[in-house]
Amino acid sequence: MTSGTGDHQSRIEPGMQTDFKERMDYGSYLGLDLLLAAQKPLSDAPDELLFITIHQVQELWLKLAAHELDGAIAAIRADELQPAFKSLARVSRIQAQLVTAWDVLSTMTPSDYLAFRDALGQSSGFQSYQYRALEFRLGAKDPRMVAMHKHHPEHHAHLQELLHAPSLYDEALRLLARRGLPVPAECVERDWSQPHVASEAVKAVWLTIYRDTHRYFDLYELAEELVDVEDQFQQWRFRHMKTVERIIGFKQGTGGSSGVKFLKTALERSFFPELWQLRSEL
Ligand code: HEM
Ligand SMILES: N[C@@H](CC(=O)c1ccccc1NC=O)C(=O)O
Repeated sequence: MTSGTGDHQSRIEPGMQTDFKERMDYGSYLGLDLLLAAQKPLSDAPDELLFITIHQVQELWLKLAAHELDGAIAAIRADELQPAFKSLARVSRIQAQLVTAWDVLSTMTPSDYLAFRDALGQSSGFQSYQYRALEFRLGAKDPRMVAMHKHHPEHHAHLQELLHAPSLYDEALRLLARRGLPVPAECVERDWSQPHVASEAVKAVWLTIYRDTHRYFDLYELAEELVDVEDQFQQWRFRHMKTVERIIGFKQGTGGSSGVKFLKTALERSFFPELWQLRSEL
């Protein structure tokens, strides 16, 4: 092996490690053998590898987003807004990655997909427990979506735990109450397994903040970061719905739903409704 100095061809420098035996190396640190052995197409269709890869990449990002959101929720609960801002900003950048991933998948045509769709059986995105856990953290609680995971006790228990815990928005509202703003008592202590119901009183509190941003700057910043997260989430839902329409039209989904029609209804749901409503009143 030639050394780096004076050799324009070689990219090896004198201090570079080239013998990894006995040492921690790149592949073992990252668990690459496991990671790269996990793409197992069931058919010979050339695009099945793309389909699996996109899902796995999305699930990896979902894992990191969940970790960051847990950090943000804990930080808000502890009245530490700076770390919460940092985590939430990261979450929306992760979501931007999730949104652009659809560009790659939408290169798959209907016939490319139909070549392996039957192999998927009844599996569907409904079974993505990480996606559901993210929705629960953001406050979109639905016990029926927990039941779907009853055959996976670990996932079921985790979703059950998140269902009964305050969401990111619940923690934000409790923070506003601690700051002396007139948040209704039922937003501060309630059965967290129910979704938050939009109220005029909560909208009025956010309006107070948006009308005097100097006085409430950190709460205003928190609100805008929440809006960023919901905005990105809706963009993901929209790209999913449009990609699905482009690939399977209005066919029924493998998970038993009406497909695109069902996915469109999700676009009407809001995690932080008052933050969107208040904008018409400023
Ligand atoms: C060819 C590509 C895809 C098609 C045709 C498709 C189709 C569908 C359909 C029809 C549904 C409704 C449930 C059903 O009845 O099956 C659904 C749900 C879902 N899909 Fe996909 N999907 C695709 C790609 C993806 C990707 C890449 C992800 C990312 C992980 C994903 C995640 C989800 C999730 C999380 C749901 C549940 C949504 C909810 O409950 O609101 N899908 N998908
Ligand atoms: N619901 C899709 C199938 C599907 O997309 C899917 C199947 C197995 C694993 C992940 C999937 N992706 C998300 O919905 C369909 O109806 O074609």
